[in-house]
Amino acid sequence: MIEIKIKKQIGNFNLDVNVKSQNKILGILGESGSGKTMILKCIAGLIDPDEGYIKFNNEYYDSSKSFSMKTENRKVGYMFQSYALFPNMTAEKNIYFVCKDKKKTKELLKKVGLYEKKDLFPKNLSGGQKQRLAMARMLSINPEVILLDESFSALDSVLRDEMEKFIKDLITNYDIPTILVSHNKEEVYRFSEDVLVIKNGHIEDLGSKEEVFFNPKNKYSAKLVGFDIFLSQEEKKDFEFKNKPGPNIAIKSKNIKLKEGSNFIIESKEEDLEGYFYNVKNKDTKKTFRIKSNLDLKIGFKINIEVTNFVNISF
Ligand SMILES: Nc1ncnc2c1ncn2[C@@H]1O[C@H](COP(=O)(O)OP(=O)(O)OP(=O)(O)O)[C@@H](O)[C@H]1O
Repeated sequence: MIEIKIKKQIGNFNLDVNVKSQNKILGILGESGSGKTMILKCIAGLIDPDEGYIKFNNEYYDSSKSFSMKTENRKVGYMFQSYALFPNMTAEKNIYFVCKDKKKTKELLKKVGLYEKKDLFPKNLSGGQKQRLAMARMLSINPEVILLDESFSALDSVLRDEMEKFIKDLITNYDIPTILVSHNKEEVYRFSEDVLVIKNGHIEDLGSKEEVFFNPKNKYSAKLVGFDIFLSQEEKKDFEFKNKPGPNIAIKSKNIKLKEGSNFIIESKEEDLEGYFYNVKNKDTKKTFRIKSNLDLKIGFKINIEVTNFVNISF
């Protein structure tokens, strides 16, 4: 269980969140500057909240306790994108320096598959090995909570998938509440159980990952989880639907079918790896829409658009 109730004003930015997640892994999504890192920094004690508390499992932190506790005394495992390993220490020393426990250092090196590399310095480890070392060092303090801030962004996509799985298994195995911040929605979906969406320091959406990804509450949230076409009551005119839509809807491009017809005209097109982006104009309203399709159609071609799946949202 993760509970975060904090308020913090820095300059003009006002963070005010009240989150309860029954699960162990919470993903945070939000556009750049929305306050994701600030939440993690408040938990880690790098920023002092103005008011509030945090609760992980049965550990209850409030302003009079953990918020006033020195950062180095908190049991928070914070993994930065850069891993922040000590460059002048071997892999083994990186862990031992933090936990001062030889047996635990050995155990963790084995656990993350780095025992053979224990005498190497971080500069001689690969990206994935560095990340596993950072993870082992983080676990060596017996953290009450783990914070992953864009922790997989520096890895190539193959290694990223492998490390995500490795770290998720480890976290599940150690049973530690974890908060993941990432710009990558697929990563948030794969990793998290619950998802928080924040905008400008405030909650926009919160729920299980299925709720947020498949039934987002609003346009902001829908955009972040991959919906890219938004139609109001008026704009829906001339689109064809498999089921009856509500007044405002969000659609993913992949859930649109272009077919012969005369309601829309293709005005321009761009090609990318997965297909084409078309700007299509409604013949009556003259409104244009950007539609993705893998059909190769000519500019000036007249079409109809069928929506095979959508969600009703408010905007
Ligand atoms: N020390 C500070 N003084 C003034 N404003 C700050 C300070 N630290 C952060 N902010 C502002 O608070 C807001 C939230 O910052 P934060 O780093 O949490 O965003 P973020 O969602 O993590 O963004 P990104 O995805 O780009 O990393 C930003 O508008 C930022 O400029």
